[in-house]
Amino acid sequence: MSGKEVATLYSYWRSSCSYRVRIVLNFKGIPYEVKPVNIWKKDEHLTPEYCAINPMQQVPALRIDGRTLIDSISIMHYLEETRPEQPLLPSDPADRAKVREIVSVIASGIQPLQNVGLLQLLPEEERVQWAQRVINKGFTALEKLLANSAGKYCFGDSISIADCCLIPQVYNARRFKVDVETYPAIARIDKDLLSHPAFKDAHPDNQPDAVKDAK
Ligand SMILES: N[C@@H](CCC(=O)N[C@@H](CS)C(=O)NCC(=O)O)C(=O)O
Repeated sequence: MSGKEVATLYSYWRSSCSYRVRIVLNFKGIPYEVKPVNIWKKDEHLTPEYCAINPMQQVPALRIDGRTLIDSISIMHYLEETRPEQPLLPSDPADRAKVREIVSVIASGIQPLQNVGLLQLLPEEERVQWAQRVINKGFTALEKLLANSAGKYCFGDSISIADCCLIPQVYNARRFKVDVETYPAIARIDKDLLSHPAFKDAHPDNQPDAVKDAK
């Protein structure tokens, strides 16, 4: 990115995938502006222009370094590879695999199954119950994975992309009234990281009103 160019994050303030990318941008100190895309108002927000940016018609998308990227995990890896100074992956391949395992449980095993696009297909009265089932199953698996990794965070004592995925997923879990406290490792990491500046500034509640209210 040239010194003058500021990245643009197309995102919805409550989207956990957008929240992941905000954390990484903050953690790595990358300046960005937000273009709100309200995924609940598809007719107004999923314009042909936006669908050309993200053909999956989802958030987030990131304009950076003269290119546009979609998919939060691909974006995280791009930022990690192009801005390695504040690392979010361990150097050992086996350790990286362990971090990616956790990322995968969240990004493939939980989030897509409780995504609004899917929930809207279910009768309203079944949505919360379905989301709770998916999250509880995933969190039970995560607790087992986290038990094998002694340390403050998802993998040891360094913050990794696994933490950048976990905290937004915990936010979602609470919105669906999952009792996060019954998952001690997850609850502990969440408590610790909610006060970390990069995570705190990325939290949906801390987004500017202009972004939250975007019609
Ligand atoms: N694999 C994509 C998933 C993106 C995704 O599911 N985004 C959600 C919000 S967190 C969305 O746009 N949902 C609206 C829809 O699918 O209609 C990523 O990680 O960026």
